[in-house]
Amino acid sequence: MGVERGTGGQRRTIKAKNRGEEDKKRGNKAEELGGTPMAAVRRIRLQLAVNLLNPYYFAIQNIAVMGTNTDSSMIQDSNGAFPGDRKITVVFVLGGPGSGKGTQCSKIVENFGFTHLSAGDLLRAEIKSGSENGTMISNMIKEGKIVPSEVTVELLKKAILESGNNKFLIDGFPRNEENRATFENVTKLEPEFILFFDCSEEEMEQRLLGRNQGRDDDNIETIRKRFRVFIESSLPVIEYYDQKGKVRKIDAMKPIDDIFEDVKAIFAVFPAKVL
Ligand SMILES: Nc1ncnc2c1ncn2[C@@H]1O[C@H](COP(=O)(O)OP(=O)(O)O)[C@@H](O)[C@H]1O
Ligand SMILES: O=c1ccn([C@@H]2O[C@H](COP(=O)(O)OP(=O)(O)O)[C@@H](O)[C@H]2O)c(=O)[nH]1
Repeated sequence: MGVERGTGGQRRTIKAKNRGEEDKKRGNKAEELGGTPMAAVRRIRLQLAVNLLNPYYFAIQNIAVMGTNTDSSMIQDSNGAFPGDRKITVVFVLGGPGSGKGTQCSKIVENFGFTHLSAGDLLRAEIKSGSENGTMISNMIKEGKIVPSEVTVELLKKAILESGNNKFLIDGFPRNEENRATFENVTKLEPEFILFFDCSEEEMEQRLLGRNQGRDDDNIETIRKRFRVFIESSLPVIEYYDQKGKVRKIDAMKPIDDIFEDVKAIFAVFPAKVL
């Protein structure tokens, strides 16, 4: 399946040639981000180094992939005690801003018992919590930029470890190749599949302008920046998984309930929640 996106009436196939551009951009990332985000990353690395001296921290962080099942992974601590023998299933939910990811995730949670982890919600909660990374995260979101992977992956890992569930919808992540590689390296988890909501920019723009959740980034200027970031950085991730046969593409232009019928057909591989 070729991953295509509608952009202002034109359809455009994002090919591997765009990857060279991506690599160049990543190379320039330090300057692009300015001093503050990188300082945050250095703080996290320093904190990690300090934590490694703490035996309890080491025990819970040392996630080991067990067994030979390639569809899902078992994660447990190095002592086998925490969080216990948990078989973790991860589905990444991707699509442009306003394509309806969050809306459909709520329905999947109700019907299939997944835990919904929205990377954007975790980042917004981190800002609200008064964390030392808060200002940096807030600035990145206002600019429609992607927060450094270390920050987002730490939040996702913590949420997975703290949850009693074993099935996760990770919504709005990974947004670039670095996100993807960092998540894989840190958690050793492979997604079962990628649910990809395909929607035109015109439709997404209308939806975002009507979302009305008081978000700093739902204004026309930031929305257009987010579309650009999605095409340049996020589509290559979807293409990467497409080449592995892991993308389940959904026509996200339809009404909400019709889309959920298509989503349900894809999730039929999982047992329905007993209501
Ligand atoms: N299929 C749809 N048709 C029309 N509006 C939708 C549809 N899906 C979601 N919406 C609305 O569009 C806005 C963005 O949806 P949301 O689920 O928050 O998108 P995302 O999580 O992808 O940014 C919300 O106000 C939501 O109610
Ligand atoms: O893994 C993530 C997820 C979100 N964001 C930031 O959070 C914003 C909002 O993302 P969210 O998924 O909440 O909303 P969407 O743009 O998909 O509607 C993005 O534009 C990014 O600035 C990020 O940096 N990394």
